[in-house]
Amino acid sequence: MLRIIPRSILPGQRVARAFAIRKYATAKVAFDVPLETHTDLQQANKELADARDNSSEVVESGTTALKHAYQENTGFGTRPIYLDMQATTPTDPRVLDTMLKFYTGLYGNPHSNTHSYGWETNKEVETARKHIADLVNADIKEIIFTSGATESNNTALKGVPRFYKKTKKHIVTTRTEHKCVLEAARAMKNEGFEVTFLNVNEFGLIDLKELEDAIRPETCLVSIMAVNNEIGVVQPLKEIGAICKKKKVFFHTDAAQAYGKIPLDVNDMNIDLMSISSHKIYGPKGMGAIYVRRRPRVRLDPIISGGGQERGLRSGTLAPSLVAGFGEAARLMKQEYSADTEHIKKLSEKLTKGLLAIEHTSLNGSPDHHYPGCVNVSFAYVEGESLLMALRDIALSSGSACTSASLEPSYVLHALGKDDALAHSSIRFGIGRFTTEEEIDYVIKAITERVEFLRELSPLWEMVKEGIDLNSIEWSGH
Ligand SMILES: Cc1ncc(COP(=O)(O)O)c(C=O)c1O
Ligand code: FES
Repeated sequence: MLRIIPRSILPGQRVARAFAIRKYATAKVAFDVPLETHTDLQQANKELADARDNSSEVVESGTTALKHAYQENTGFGTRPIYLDMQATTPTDPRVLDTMLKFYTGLYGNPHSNTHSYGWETNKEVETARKHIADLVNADIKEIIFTSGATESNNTALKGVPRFYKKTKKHIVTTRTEHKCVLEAARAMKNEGFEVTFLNVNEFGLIDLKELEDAIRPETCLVSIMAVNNEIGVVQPLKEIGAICKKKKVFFHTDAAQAYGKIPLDVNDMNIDLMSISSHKIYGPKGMGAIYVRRRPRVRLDPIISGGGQERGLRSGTLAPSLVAGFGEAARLMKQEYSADTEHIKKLSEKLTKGLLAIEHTSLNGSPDHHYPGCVNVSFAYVEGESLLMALRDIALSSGSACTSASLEPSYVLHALGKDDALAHSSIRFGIGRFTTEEEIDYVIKAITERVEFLRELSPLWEMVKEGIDLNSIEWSGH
């Protein structure tokens, strides 16, 4: 029966048509008979899924969700071990489970308040909001959904200063923020605001005294990230919050890499705004939130104008499947917190110990203020890019921005005072809920062997082994 469905129609239509065809085939009114209720659609979907699994034609086209979920080969060879958790995390299957019903029966617009389609979706949206708020001790009314931490950071960095611009035209942030904060701050500079970029010490930590001195009567916002995405350093949020409270300025933190992974309490830490991303906590991509304090109220100019959804702070119809997936991901972060933390810490310690056992390696960031799921190591006398090439069986990212077109080494490592060579030879390892001990064992062994191999090819390494101090050499040219 499936074979008579044209391939060009969309999956949703396919479901509807398959159902209609089956139900009304004898009456020969196949395509124009509407479905009665969404329960019918769900039933039809189930039947179609069952049929699909038995149909070689559809399996070949590779459209089933499960086929993608367990796909081993996406056309780029055998997939490597995934250790790039700061870039994104795999979707937890329980999250996907929560999301699926929004692509079938629960299709109502959550903002429709005149019928049950709207109410039933809205109920799910509010449940998700509660899970997200709970994790940081916020009120549900303080969570505004966005498309991700980039949008949340833009909302904070642009929205707050624009609202208070008549009297307050100064922003404080740091040099090691994510690009979206740095770029948003730069955009505000172009709008006539002043921005102070705080330095960090060799461990990546800000100096609290320097922060206090940087705040002026016309400062409206301090934006300091919670966990750094390159080196995993955790800033002293509670102390920063106390300073901001004392100085009466709003405190925004980019918690994309921290939310659900370290203890965060917006009240205890006096955080006024917080950016959160769903895809860093095993939720769907393209989804996030911004926490905006209500008491005392933080005012901001929305960066998106429209129908006034999300308390007028972020217009546009929500994507309920993404919202619900995000909510479930947050609920799971709370439920699994102890298990995740213990697991990640154990693997992180093993990996760090294994990598630092290689000579001339060093850990970047602060050993004492550190999220263990992000391990950044410099391998002296090895070019980072060559190492990444030699490690194609492991999905990693060099700490440097060299993956971008700029070919510049990491600005974060530079801010820590690392020289270009060391910044270029750094690699970030991201460990998460689904990383296994076997994977870590493999990675330690592979890196040890390949660093040794690459160093054997390096003339610098030869000189180091001969005891020549490389700093004493005057290089010509370059
Ligand atoms: C610290 C930090 N901020 C912001 C972002 C951007 O998040 P999103 O991908 O949700 O826009 C990321 C993700 O790379 C991040 O690591
Ligand atoms: S690590 Fe890529 S250019 Fe140095």
